[in-house]
Amino acid sequence: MILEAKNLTVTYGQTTVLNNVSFTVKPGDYLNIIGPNGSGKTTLVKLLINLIKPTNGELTFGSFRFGYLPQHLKSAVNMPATVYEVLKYSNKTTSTNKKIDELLHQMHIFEKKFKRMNQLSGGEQQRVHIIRALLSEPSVLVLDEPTSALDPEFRKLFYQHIEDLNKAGMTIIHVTHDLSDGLRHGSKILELDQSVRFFGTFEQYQLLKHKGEHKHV
Ligand SMILES: Nc1ncnc2c1ncn2[C@@H]1O[C@H](COP(=O)(O)OP(=O)(O)OP(=O)(O)O)[C@@H](O)[C@H]1O
Repeated sequence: MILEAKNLTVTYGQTTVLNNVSFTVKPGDYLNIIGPNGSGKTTLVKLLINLIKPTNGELTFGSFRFGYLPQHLKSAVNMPATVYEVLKYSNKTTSTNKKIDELLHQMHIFEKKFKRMNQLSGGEQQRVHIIRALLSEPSVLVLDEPTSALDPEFRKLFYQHIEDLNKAGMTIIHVTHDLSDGLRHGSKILELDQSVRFFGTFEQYQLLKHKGEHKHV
């Protein structure tokens, strides 16, 4: 088991942001977390990466290495380090030059390898951060809408890469507004609106959507 969430509740003052949320993530799962603005998706991610504690409920983790790609990546406006330096020296694990070059090629950014981060566009910086998260070789990758600054071509490239990693065994937890991003068939869906509106497979979700109903399965 990668993680088990039991009756997670988060309240800020009088406001309940997450209410009795339960679900499990198994090794190799691709879980899409969906829901409208303000439904508690990012709050749930904060629980998963241990940034906050639940007001009530329990979150149990297996011993897996978590990687995380946030919605808004830190601005690199004043970062004088080069792309290569960021990738080579800012990871806990030592990345080989071969692996770095491979990912730079895959993300079509190899020609920027020795450019300073502050000379790159927002989308290029985001691709460097994506490569950095992949180099840490996590068993579980948590993605909080990380492609906001990417154009459609690189969005596609990114999700192809994530799908390949999932096929190779990496567990993916993906927060998204748009189910057309990333893996749909074969994935699991957790739909939130403070509480769980739906938890099950994409195929079950489609079936219920067609029937015009939602339920926890
Ligand atoms: N630190 C906080 N203090 C008080 N309220 C908060 C705090 N963080 C989040 N909230 C509130 O909790 C609710 C859920 O926020 P959250 O960011 O989890 O939603 P979301 O589903 O990720 O939304 P979006 O799709 O807009 O990113 C919102 O109404 C937000 O205003």
